Amino acid sequence: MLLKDKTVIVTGGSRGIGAAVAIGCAQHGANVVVSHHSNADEVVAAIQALGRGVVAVKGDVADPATGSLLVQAAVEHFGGVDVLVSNAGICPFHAFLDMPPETLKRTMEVNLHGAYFVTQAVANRMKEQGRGGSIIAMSSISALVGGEFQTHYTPTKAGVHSLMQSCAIALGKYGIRCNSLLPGTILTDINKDDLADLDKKAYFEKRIPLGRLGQPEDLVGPAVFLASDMAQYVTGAALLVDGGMFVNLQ
Ligand SMILES: NC(=O)C1=CN([C@@H]2O[C@H](COP(=O)(O)OP(=O)(O)OC[C@H]3O[C@@H](n4cnc5c(N)ncnc54)[C@H](OP(=O)(O)O)[C@@H]3O)[C@@H](O)[C@H]2O)C=CC1
Ligand SMILES: C[C@H](O)[C@@H]1OC(=O)[C@H](O)[C@@H]1O
Repeated sequence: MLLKDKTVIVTGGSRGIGAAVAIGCAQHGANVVVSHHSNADEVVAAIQALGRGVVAVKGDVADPATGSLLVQAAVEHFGGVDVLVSNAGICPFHAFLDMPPETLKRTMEVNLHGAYFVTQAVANRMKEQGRGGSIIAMSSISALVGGEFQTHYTPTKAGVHSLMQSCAIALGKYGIRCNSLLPGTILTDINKDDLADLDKKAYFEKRIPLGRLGQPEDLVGPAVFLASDMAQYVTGAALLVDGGMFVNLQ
């Protein structure tokens, strides 16, 4: 029980990686605030079945007010917040030369500005509580490498990684640790259409030394570790969780 009685906020906790991390944190003893944009009933039921506290909060992370609402829910239901997993994100694949300005703007606003606003709201509460905390941003292997149809997306993932580095400095004096996770290719709704291209899927599988694409559950151990006191001296770090894809040049 690495997170016994801690309160964890997970943005984008209704599906994919965020849902797995929310349930994984509950399995390790945490109460969870599940932030979502449409429906989180399944995750809420899974966490209730584990006997842990859970509350779902609907809202767009791109709205600066959402961070405060998440903190408010954590305080009202569980008395405070110990961990933030800033995970909500979108990746509407599109070519560079005719990228619609609205697609660029929305991707930046959800992935980068959203992470900024929620991190800021949570960090202010953690400072007030005076007992430190752990903030984890879901960056990506895409913070380090490019993607032909991700020119609007990869800068947001480099951005949240950089945000955690700067926040590690800004918040270290309050005992608040800030780190990022860099998943490789994980099978979720975000890339369902992209990986329907079987040649592309086979290319990824061949490139991954561990021999398979990732599952959302592959992020649970790394997230729980960074959230827990086991990582008490880890801040400003970035952990690749990609089955070895990044280092496999030839
Ligand atoms: N899958 C992958 O290969 C990789 C993913 N990542 C990152 O991991 C994170 C999670 O991705 P993944 O699980 O794959 O994606 P999914 O599409 O499966 O889930 C996305 C989650 O984000 C939520 N969300 C989307 N937009 C908003 C918004 N405006 N406000 C609040 N919540 C929102 C969704 O909520 P709702 O269900 O309510 O719509 C959903 O819970 C993203 O940041 C992504 O960039 C990083 C590297 C690889
Ligand atoms: C959505 C993509 O499949 C996924 O997103 C990332 O951040 C990874 O790099 C993959 O490209």
